[in-house]
Amino acid sequence: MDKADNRAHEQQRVNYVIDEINKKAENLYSRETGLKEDVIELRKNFWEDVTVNLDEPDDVIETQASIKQQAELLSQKETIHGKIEDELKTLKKLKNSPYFGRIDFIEDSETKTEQIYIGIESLLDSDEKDFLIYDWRAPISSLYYDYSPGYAQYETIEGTVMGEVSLKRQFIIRQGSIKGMFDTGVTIGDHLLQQALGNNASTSMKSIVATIQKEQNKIIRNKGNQFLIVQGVAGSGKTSAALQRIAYLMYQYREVLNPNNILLLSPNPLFTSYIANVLPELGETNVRQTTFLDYLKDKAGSQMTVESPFEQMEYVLTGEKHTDYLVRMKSIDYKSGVEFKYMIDHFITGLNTQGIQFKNITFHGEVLISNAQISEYFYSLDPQMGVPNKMELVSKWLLKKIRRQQNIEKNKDWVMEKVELLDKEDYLNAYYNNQEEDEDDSSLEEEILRKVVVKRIFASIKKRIKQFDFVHVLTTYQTLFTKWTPKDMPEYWKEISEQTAANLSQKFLTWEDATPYLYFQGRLLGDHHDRSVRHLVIDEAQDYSAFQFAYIKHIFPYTRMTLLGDTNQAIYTYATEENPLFLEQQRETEKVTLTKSYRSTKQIVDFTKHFAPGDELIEPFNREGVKPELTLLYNETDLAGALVDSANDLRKNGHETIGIICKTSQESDMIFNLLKDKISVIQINEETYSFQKGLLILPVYLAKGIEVDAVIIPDASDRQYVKESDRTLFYTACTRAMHALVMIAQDNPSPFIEEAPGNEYVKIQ
Ligand SMILES: Nc1ncnc2c1ncn2[C@@H]1O[C@H](COP(=O)(O)OP(=O)(O)OP(=O)(O)O)[C@@H](O)[C@H]1O
Repeated sequence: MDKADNRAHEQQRVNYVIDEINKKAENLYSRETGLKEDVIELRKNFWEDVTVNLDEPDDVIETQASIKQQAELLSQKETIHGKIEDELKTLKKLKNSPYFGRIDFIEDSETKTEQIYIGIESLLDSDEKDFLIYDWRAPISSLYYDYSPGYAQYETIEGTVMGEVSLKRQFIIRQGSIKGMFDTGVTIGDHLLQQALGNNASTSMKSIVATIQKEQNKIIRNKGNQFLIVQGVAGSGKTSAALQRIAYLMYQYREVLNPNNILLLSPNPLFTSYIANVLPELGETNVRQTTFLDYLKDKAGSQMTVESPFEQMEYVLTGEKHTDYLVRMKSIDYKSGVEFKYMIDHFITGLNTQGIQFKNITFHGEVLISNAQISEYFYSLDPQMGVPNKMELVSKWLLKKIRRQQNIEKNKDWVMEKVELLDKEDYLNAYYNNQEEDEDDSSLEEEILRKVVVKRIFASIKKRIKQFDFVHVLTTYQTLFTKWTPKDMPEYWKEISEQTAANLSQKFLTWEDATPYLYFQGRLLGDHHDRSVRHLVIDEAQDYSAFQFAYIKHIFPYTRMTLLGDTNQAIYTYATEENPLFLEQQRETEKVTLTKSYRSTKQIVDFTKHFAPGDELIEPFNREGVKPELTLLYNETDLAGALVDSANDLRKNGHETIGIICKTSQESDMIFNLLKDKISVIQINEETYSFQKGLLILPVYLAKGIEVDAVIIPDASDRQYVKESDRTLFYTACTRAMHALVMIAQDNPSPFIEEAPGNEYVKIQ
């Protein structure tokens, strides 16, 4: 068959598959219409089909059962309806582009070559026998990502299947028609990749399913170890691979995993919205997603203020003039390491014999149980038992006392006053509950209602006791810094202690204190391990301190984890050798390295790799562009003009999303004020929840993980990026660019730029 025949033949198959999709969709539509009518009917007649009778307690029970039955029927129909809707959505996607790949494979033990067409979802023919499309996550589909024509094998639950791939073909199908078709050799679609990467930056990340590379596939399909650590250079597809991996896990373990069992920790809210479309694009529901900050805030409770990592960063970069700067830096350094965790452990051991601060339990303004009583009871318990176990016993002891008090209060006058305020429903419920519990048939109604009142009033006290709210966690933690003397005192401990105690008395947790405090709280009151999280995916893992990572391991002891990051982009000062990504291969840990950078043009990668902080290999994907540009200014007043000119030039060259990436938010404010009356700009801050096209101004720590068509560095001088600790910031900022990088510097450029040979960039004076 020649090329044209081949294409016509493939188009015929596409048409046939689309016919089948249409038939399936029609079938589903008619089922959906029937169901919709049923649901409307059920909702309309809900109350008619329910027997409502509230005269006697028995009738109440019957009425409730009848409502429950009717509601269950409705919910069943609604669930089926929802599933059909999802299937229809998928069929709509398949109709537009049924598949993107084909491989011809002949198994060693077979004589017939199978044609495997690969798309975002499986599709069976109308007899439900043969696969017209294989899901990209099916075991056989891995052949497509892992092999070029020739010998190949793939794993199934039954074992390894070996054979030969005789053809590997890629398609671009849009609106049901083949727009491109390539037979490929070693790597998947340089063609397709070139096309995908050459486009403008998008406001939301795209799925890379059609062009997953072999080494990325290794991450996506990884099984076996508890920890998968991915070190990948900037733009190597870590985030993309992480999302594809989530989709893969959801498919592979669909019987046992639901979207709530996977938690994705991302660097900031902007990033969360940036990646929000990928899973739905693949026909999957989004999984649980949060930032580590929000996770900690949630645990710390609303009475505490938690500093964000960005605020900490801003302080580190701009706070040098503060008198407490040095102490704070020492504090950040110490509290980020696991040594501090050992110190807390040691402190807690001491608390087993003395020192825990308790609260009084009060009722109507009077102390019911004093803190001294609680303390006495706590310390009378066996010290061998461990603090959280003893807290459990204290809680039980307190609840018993409260129940006793409840009985005493029940007969007091104030209760009767409240009884009179109860409404009709309470009366009915009181009676009904009493019947159900079969507690005291002969009780007088007043007795029952009194019980209701005291039970309700004491409910909040009991709830607080169950949550161990009788312990002064914060005050106890504070004594670590005010009354306790550690065995191994770190440098500046006295000053660190004073600074910490002052913050804690304001109920303020600095970023470096937030995790240690919550670790302490968990060790004191017991950690509620979140067993519902079966897989945890951490993006930008290089930005977690050793303490934070140890804490994550502590609260998710049984969870499998995928950690992705780039040591070159470790922008926080505490990212030391103890960072999880620096860990040497350990038991239960597999490390995968990605060295190829897909985001930026060859020119940008070749330039930036000269000042990359680490010595990892960085290979550019072969996509041509223009050389980075360095504009030198000799007059400060020219900056606004230079920025406007650069932005306009970049726009003229077709770039839609241009990021003016600053070192700090202070610089970002300054540039925004400089430009806001001259050109239309969007300033992005910590509270920005969605990404949009245009001319954006943002600090580098908010640009983490995202990409733009062109980057402008407004101050690439040796005043702004000079210290070794600035290197990761500068590298991260430059590597956000897909197609163009423009640096502007007053007087002298940053020494990092000068590490690149002069022929790698264009200097404009
Ligand atoms: N296999 C692929 N096919 C198509 N595009 C890809 C592939 N791998 C990566 N890309 C593209 O490269 C760009 C960078 O990918 P991604 O953001 O996942 O990288 P990253 O390693 O997380 O980057 P960084 O650490 O710099 O934030 C994205 O535009 C992504 O779509």
